[in-house]
Amino acid sequence: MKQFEANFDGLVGPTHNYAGLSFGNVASYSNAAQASNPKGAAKQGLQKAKALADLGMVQGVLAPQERPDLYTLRRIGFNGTDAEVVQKAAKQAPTLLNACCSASSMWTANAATVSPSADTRDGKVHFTPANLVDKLHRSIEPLTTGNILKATFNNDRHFKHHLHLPEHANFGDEGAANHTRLCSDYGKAGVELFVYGQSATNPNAPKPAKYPARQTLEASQAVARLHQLEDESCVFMQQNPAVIDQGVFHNDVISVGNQNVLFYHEQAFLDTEAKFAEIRRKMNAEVHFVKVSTEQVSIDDAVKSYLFNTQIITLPNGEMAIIAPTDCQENPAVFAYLNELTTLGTPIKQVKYFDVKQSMQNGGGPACLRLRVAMNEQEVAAVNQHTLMNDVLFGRLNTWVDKHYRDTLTVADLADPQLIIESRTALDELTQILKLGSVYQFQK
Ligand SMILES: NCCC[C@H](NC(=O)CCC(=O)O)C(=O)O
Repeated sequence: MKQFEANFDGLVGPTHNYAGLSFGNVASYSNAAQASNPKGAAKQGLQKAKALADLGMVQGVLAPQERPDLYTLRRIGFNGTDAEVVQKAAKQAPTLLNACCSASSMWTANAATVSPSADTRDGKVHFTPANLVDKLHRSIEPLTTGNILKATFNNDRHFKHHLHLPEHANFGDEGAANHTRLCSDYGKAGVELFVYGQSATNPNAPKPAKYPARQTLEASQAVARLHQLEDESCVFMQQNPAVIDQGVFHNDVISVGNQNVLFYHEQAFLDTEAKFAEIRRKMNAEVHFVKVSTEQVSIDDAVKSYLFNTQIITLPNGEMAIIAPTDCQENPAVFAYLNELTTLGTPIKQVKYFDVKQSMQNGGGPACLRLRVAMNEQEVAAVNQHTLMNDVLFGRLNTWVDKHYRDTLTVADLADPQLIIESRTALDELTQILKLGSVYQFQK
């Protein structure tokens, strides 16, 4: 049976904006209060997704969330009509309104952790939405994320959907951004590498001093239990707290893997050699650890260019390609490194650049924009086919964006009650295009 690794990219929502909500995420902070371009952002995302489909990859899309989130605003005491709720929040607590308007669900690497059927004891593909408790604006995503995942992977025989972990800092979970699956072949049992920022229950364990560690060891262990993974196929590895303090807020800002390749910065982890030995032993197959030294690329350049927030994909001809943001071309050290990388004799043979600047300005590169789901042919056939990218869907989604999205949006515009209507109208139509049923609160 054929095996694939599908990418499900998050559609950028109509309220995409720069509100500076993510402490520890350098781009989010430094671009706070700039005007955004929701239409441009959505189109950049669609271009990347379509290009991967055109390369012969299985490519899907995940619907965005309903924003402004009127339900959260009402839950915290703002009342009246929808327009009054938004206007009262804008006046009394603008930062709460901003949190309830973020289009952050576009970064589907944080939507969930996914374990393919080859790794799980019951032979199903398991999904656990990330609780994202570290950031208020993201902590309101998981329930709707669960609805969208169930409507996209809507077959109980093949797909098992779990509830997100308890909403407590001890279980801080950021999903696939801190999870890498290494394998010799997508359809064969692999090693699931969970990278965490800190151990919540061990006060003496190393942790960052300045910025939050968003992922805990306890959360990663809970996901591994839920997904019915064997101990012998899991590795838990700690991120280097010193790089978290330099803006590496998720592991996918400092390392990325695909099949038997782990591409990483030498400062990414703690206890690197011992953990790599454990990976080698558990893989029982050749692993290429492609190391980038500080001399080649500094942490600062890695964070600015998102060299490691690239997607490594296996093309239908078996060669690997890196999908990189154009920001990597603009950084001399990183561009020189990538030009050299394809000549080093590793499985990575080409680099393709995409302009995803609207997302980058909020700290999300190509890898943040996608959730990977390794599946066999039967599982791909069991996916909601209306969410899979092709010429027709690409055309429909572009038309839909043109019809509903604004060219420019500022934080002040979030108080505009018209945005509620625009956003709901767009999402209602989207659920019909993708045949998702009712996934949003406003549709219930
Ligand atoms: N995986 C990439 C996630 C980026 C995301 N940025 C944000 O939420 C920025 C939102 C803002 O500042 O408007 C985050 O930090 O979780």
